[in-house]
Amino acid sequence: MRTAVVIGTGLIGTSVALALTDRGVTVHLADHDPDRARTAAARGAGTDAPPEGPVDLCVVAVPPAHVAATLADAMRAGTARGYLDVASVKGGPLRELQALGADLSAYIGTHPMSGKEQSGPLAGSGDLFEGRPWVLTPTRDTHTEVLNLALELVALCRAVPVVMDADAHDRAVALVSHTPQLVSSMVAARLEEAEETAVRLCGQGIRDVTRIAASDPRMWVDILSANPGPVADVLAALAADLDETVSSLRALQSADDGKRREGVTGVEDVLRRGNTGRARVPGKHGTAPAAYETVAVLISDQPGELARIFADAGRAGVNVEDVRIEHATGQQAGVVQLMVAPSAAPLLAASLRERGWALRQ
Ligand SMILES: NC(=O)C1=CN([C@@H]2O[C@H](COP(=O)(O)OP(=O)(O)OC[C@H]3O[C@@H](n4cnc5c(N)ncnc54)[C@H](O)[C@@H]3O)[C@@H](O)[C@H]2O)C=CC1
Ligand SMILES: O=C(O)C(=O)Cc1ccc(O)cc1
Repeated sequence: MRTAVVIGTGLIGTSVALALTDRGVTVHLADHDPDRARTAAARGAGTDAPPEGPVDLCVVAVPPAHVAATLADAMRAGTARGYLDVASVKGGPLRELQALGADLSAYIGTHPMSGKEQSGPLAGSGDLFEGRPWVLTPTRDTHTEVLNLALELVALCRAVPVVMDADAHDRAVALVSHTPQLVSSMVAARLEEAEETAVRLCGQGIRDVTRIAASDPRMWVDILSANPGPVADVLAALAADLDETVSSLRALQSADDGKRREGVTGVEDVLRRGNTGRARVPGKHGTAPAAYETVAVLISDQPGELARIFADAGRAGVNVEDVRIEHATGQQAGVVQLMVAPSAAPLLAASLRERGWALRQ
């Protein structure tokens, strides 16, 4: 692929354009808000001048409700050899495109399973998709050349291609992305009117659970409006678990021993099922869940501390597989959790201690 057009230069469009430009593809940027295309161009994502002739690939990265019309317009203008979108839902845009009478052989629906709670061109980054799944939903009509262009795009973004049927994709993302967004928002909404004294106690658990509650509501209304049935199905199952857990907790308040035992069993059941589900969440790069060991190091909130700790881990010859940072409320300090292969943990701990770091058990 030598040339591409990216329509919609927000978080995802700009990230795709940055990755492609970085790998030598000439990228033309377009957005219905020209300021956004200009901002993406200023970040080195390509040029906001239109191409002189048809390009190899047209990437549509606009909100789901506008995907089909934007694709149909681009196809009518003869923009490219192949067309794809990156919307978070796949069944709706495909059916709308069909209804618009578009040539489906030149199109493939795709969805990078990677994002952020921020939107807009300033939030984009060329490494956003590295090691993450990128779903491709070819239909029987999709031309092989177009599938190959999409596979090339995924490879250039260093993502991992996953081929799925559009409706199966929508059911899957209802479970792993759309329902978690709503649940995160609902937990965070409990804080809206909470006492300041309670909010000050927020620790890492609630930070993890509410991270995506900071997402753009307009974008999510668009996504949920395009996938309401599958999301409602998952939420209904969750509501049944909620009802049962409420009953178990009420039973725990009872004076009756038998009822309290039932309550314990109910609460334990949901927590254990949670352990089982969590153990199925894939590790980095979509591999089997990794059993890393954590080395927790105390750091002070000073410039260069993180760089120093990574450099010291490197000197010990240990590969840091993942990292988490816990900030201590109201203190200029925190804990860095370095996740490493179990065989490397004792070496890393000893080496960091030797270099003066304080480790937390
Ligand atoms: N935000 C996320 O984490 C992820 C989003 N997606 C999908 O990527 C697509 C883009 O999302 P973001 O980049 O997050 O949104 P964004 O809000 O950062 O960017 C969307 C851009 O599209 C432009 N736009 C809107 N309507 C347009 C139209 N008719 N013609 C041209 N430009 C138009 C907007 O001006 C904006 O710059 C959506 O379909 C979304 O479902 C996919 C994976 C992750
Ligand atoms: O950051 C996360 O945890 C996400 O799950 C982000 C995300 C949001 C929307 C998508 O369509 C895909 C991924």
